[in-house]
Amino acid sequence: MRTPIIAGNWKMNKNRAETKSFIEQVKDFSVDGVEAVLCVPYTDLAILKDSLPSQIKIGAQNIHWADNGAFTGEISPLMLKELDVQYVIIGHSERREMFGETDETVNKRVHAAYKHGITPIVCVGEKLEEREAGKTKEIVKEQTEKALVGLSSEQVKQLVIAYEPIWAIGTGKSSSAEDANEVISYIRSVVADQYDQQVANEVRIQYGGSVKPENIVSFLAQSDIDGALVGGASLEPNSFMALVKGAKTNEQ
Ligand SMILES: O=C[C@H](O)COP(=O)(O)O
Repeated sequence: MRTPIIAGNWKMNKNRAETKSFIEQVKDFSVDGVEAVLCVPYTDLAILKDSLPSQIKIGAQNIHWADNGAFTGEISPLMLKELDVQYVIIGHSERREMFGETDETVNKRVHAAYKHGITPIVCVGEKLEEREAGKTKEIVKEQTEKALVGLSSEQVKQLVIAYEPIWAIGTGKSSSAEDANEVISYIRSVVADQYDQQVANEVRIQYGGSVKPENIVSFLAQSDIDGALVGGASLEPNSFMALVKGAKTNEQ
């Protein structure tokens, strides 16, 4: 049984006052049987460490592979650990497209996260033109295989993969639940080929791309979708709480 996981990705949004206000509104919220995570800008992590209720876990949006050194603008795993970060998004399409992230650097960051006991949320997904050219499976296979290079079976069992078709991010055009499930089930088969079926059965795979309280239930109702990585709809407390509750609805 895979526990559903809803991760909010605030991207580059919310100042300190807005973050404190959000926390104030979710402080009494809890749902059993669903993991809830907030992946916030670095400048908000200390606020979450000091005041986020423990039933919501703290996530970051990137991690460097070195413990420290001359890497201007990067963030060390040790720095994240100090702030009680338990999850980190790695290889988001915005980082791949705008900041030169490659499959190789994704893999290095994944290893660094595990070295320090932080669980990676590895993003994979195709661009619109790749989908239209029928290359979706080829793209997600390559991204998944390369992200996992050198990981043990136990590490992969703990991993979270987020399938995010790039054309569905922030556009209001979500994939259909059935299409997302087909790709996610394919990603699971890629993990089974690279490791084995037991590992593939345990790895959690989220869908991301215009997920909202109105459609979360339909995604989670699918056989292979274990949660969601949510951008815009995670920025508002009531919406975030509704997403987590929606994942629970499906679990029952
Ligand atoms: O990390 C989250 C995804 O990029 C999805 O963003 P979105 O929910 O705003 O479409």
